[in-house]
Amino acid sequence: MASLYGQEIQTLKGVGKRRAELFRKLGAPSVGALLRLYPRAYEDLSHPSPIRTAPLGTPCAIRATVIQAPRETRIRGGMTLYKARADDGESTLELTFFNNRFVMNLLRENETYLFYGKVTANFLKREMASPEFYPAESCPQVLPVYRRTNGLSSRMIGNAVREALRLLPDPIRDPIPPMLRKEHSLPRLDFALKNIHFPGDMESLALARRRLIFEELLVLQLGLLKIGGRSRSRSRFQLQKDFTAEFYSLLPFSPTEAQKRAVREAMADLLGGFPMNRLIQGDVGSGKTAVAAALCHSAIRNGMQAALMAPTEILARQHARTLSALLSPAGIRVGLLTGSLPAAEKKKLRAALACGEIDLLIGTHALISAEVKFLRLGLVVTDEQHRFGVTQRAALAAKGGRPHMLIMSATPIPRTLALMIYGDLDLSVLDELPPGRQKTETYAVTPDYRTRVFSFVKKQIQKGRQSYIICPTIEEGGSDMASVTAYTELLKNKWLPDCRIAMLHGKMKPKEKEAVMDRFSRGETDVLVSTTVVEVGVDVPNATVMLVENAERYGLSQLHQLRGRIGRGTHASACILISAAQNDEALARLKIMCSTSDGFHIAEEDLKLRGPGDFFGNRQHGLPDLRIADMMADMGPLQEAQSVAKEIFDSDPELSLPEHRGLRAEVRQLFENWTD
Ligand SMILES: Nc1ncnc2c1ncn2[C@@H]1O[C@H](COP(=O)(O)OP(=O)(O)OP(=O)(O)O)[C@@H](O)[C@H]1O
Repeated sequence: MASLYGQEIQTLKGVGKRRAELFRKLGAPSVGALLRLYPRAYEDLSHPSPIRTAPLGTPCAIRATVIQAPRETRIRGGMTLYKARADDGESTLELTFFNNRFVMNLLRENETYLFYGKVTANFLKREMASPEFYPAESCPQVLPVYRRTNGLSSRMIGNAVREALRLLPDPIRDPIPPMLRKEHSLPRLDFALKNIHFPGDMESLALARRRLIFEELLVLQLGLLKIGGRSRSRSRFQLQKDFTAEFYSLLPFSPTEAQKRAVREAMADLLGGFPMNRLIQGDVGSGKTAVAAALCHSAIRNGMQAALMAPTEILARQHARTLSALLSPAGIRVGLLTGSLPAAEKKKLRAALACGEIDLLIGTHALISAEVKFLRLGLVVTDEQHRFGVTQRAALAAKGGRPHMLIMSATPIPRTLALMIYGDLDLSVLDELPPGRQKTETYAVTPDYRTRVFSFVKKQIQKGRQSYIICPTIEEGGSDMASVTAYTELLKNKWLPDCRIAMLHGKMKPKEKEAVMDRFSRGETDVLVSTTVVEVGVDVPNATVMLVENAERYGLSQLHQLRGRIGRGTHASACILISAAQNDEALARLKIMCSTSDGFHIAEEDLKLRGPGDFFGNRQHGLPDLRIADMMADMGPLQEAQSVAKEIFDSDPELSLPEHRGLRAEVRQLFENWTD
């Protein structure tokens, strides 16, 4: 099989230069990759309907004999129509084909065929337009339907796959070793490939699917184990002493029980001698930063360096500000590295880092650039890891010779899904909010309420509180979408003329953004009009209003993140979702937002509404695309594959034993095509 990945698609019979390009577009540059391009559905031809009772408007199969061979008719616009007629002994079916002169040779009078397509009917006749058809004797029972692209029909793909299947070596080198196949009752790869494309019957198809899903998940898990660097070798960065108590004395508040538990769990990893690989999950505002800070503090007090990678520059700055205020009294030196730092300062910072003069480096993905070198990096914290791919995390880890890894995520997802996405990880959950928080009320209103909303915002300002207003676009673009710039002008000149208004969006220079954010955090701005750049992690406890314009534009998890920017202090807060939308899905989302503030519950609802494909769009989870397994549906096989992957990895982490070479080729194949 591995050799077929090296064989270009163009070497297949019937695939010329132009078509090869189309196959490449579909993700099949090689014969091997084509065999892994599984059908997206199947047509069941095993139970043809009589013409008279065939369902209308949905595809069905009809077995009938041609009683009138195709005849050509020219119609307007240079189109040619081919009309034929078939009969099943009881009724007649009209057949039409457009611009397809080949049917003249393929459909013969008095021969019986299986036609597949949609039937339409009027009082006089029943008709099928452009059906697929196969000679009745040699017709398969189940036909594959492929995801197609312009110029490449499902049938053409099927034909190419048939050619590719002929090239399978005999005997085939199966990536799943025989013992493992036997243990899990899985068929061989050649059987699986033949039957996933051209199933003998439904049972063989099910068997083939089961094997390929298992294989895909096994390969994925092996890849993640390898990238994640989970290893049984001892850590070079075992902590000798726990400094948590000292850290707690630096905090301006008492940690919650949940925070203490998470710190304890992670600290046990750090003291235990093996590299930590832990995910901290906590709802918005649950205080994940303090947990990360506790661990960085102890690692540094044990003589190591730590790094914290944040998804946006705003957030990196905020972390730098908070952590430097917290940790510098303990003599810890904090550095901030972002893309916008002037070159000379970057250089200085890098030099200080390399000679150990900086203990904690905070930054954006600039941290993973090749020039950044640490003296003794022992702990890497990534914030909001969904936004970083697994590979970026691995790149940072590679800087330190397997440092401890801590990942913080505010998107609560079910444990099993977390395992799928992060591979083999330990999990700590912050299931408690800091004390004194007041419930945030959420209201969904139509734009007619805007004036009333502004008078509410005004009252909050009079009480000394601040507000966020989120607009979906930066500049006016002719649509009825609110834009940050136009909105800011209206607020200043008309709606809230006496208030201090500022705006924030992604097109502003980093320095400007920084200044705006700084003023807002210091309470020098009353209302911040912004795009969703404030979505993750921004922490200004004095802000009590989150007003979202065109709220229908956002997914549930995103609205929850936005709402998480308020209710972070001890004041009562309100989230106001303004939307004129009338469609059911948007209304359902707004209703859920008003009825619950539990992030775990919202994530579940989001999954239900959007489906896992969207919820875990590739960009969010940073995993390679799965070709056959389904994140939600295949939990059982996932766990099975995961435990097998662990066993294999423990005994042969490089997959270098002869029986694991096939798996190694598949891991390489899956992760090579994976653009993060
Ligand atoms: N135990 C605590 N007692 C009181 N306040 C706390 C406690 N822990 C954290 N906080 C405060 O709560 C706010 C939220 O904390 P933090 O920014 O760490 O949240 P988070 O979990 O990162 O949330 P998000 O995912 O929304 O960014 C901060 O202002 C922080 O100082």
